[in-house]
Amino acid sequence: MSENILEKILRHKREEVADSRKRLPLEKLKEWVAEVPFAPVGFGPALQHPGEVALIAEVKRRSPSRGIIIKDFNLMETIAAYREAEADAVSVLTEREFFGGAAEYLAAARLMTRQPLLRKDFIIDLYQIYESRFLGADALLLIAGALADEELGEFIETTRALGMEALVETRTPDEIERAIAAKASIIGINNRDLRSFQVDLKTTRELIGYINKPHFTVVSESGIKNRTDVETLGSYGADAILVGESLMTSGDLQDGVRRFKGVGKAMKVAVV
Ligand SMILES: O=P(O)(O)OC[C@@H](O)[C@@H](O)c1c[nH]c2ccccc12
Repeated sequence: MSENILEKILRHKREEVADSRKRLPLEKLKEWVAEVPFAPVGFGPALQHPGEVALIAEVKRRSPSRGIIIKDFNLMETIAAYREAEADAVSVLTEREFFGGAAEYLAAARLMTRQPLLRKDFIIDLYQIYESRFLGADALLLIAGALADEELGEFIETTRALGMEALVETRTPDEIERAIAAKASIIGINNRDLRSFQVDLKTTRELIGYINKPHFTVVSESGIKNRTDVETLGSYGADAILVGESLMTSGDLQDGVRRFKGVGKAMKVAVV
C-alpha cells in the first residue's frame, strides 16, 4: 500500500528533528528553556466558558487538502486581528513543508499577544516539546494516531512539566481511550480524516460519547464553516472549536472571529 499523507509528513518530520538536534543539541536547548523568564498562560481555562463554545483561531497558510488557502498572507495582521477580535486562544501552524508554517510565526505571535498560544505541528520527539516552550507556546498538539502509548504518556508529562498543556487529537474511540489512559485533560476530536481528507462534523457527535465530559475539555477540530456548525457542535457538548480555513478565507478576519463566538453549548451532565 502506498504511503498516506500522515506517514509522509511524519517521515519528513523525523528528518527535520534529526537536523535540529544537530544544530542545537537537546541539552543546550534545555539550558535555554530554563532561562525563559515567563510562565505559560492557561490554555485549558481559556477553553472553558460556562455555557459558551470557546474559539481557537488558527493561523494557517496552506494545507495538503486545500493547497494555498490565502494568497496575500500577512502574519502580523492575522495575529493582530485574532487579538483585537478576542479569540479565546490562537493556534499557530509551524509545519513548513506541507502547511507553509514556520517556527518563527509562533515566536512572532508571542510578541504580539498574551492570548494562549497553541503550537500546531507534528510532534514525534521530546525535542519538539522543549522547542515549543522556547518559542513561547502555552500548549501543543499531540496527535494520538502518530504516537505509541508510552510516547503519548511521556509527551503529556513533559509538556506539563514545562508548564504547558497538551491538546490530544483523536479520530477513533480507541484513540480516545488511549488519550485518557495517557492522562490527557484536553481532548481534540478531528472531524477531518488526515488520510482521506474527508470532513464530517458527526465525528464529534459520535466520539464525544466516549468522553466522560465533566472531567475533560473537548475541542472539535476542522471543517467548521459557519455559526450553524458551531451551534451544532455546541449541542453535541463541545467546549471549544478550532477553526482555520474558514477564518483565513473570511475576507475580514476580525469579523470572521466574531461570527464564531458567543454560541451556546450543551450543559455538562455529571456521570456519577
Ligand atoms: O482549516 P480547518 O478545516 O478549520 O481546520 C483547522 C485545524 O483543525 C486543522 O488545521 C488541523 C487539525 N489537526 C491538524 C493536525 C495537523 C495540522 C493541521 C490540523
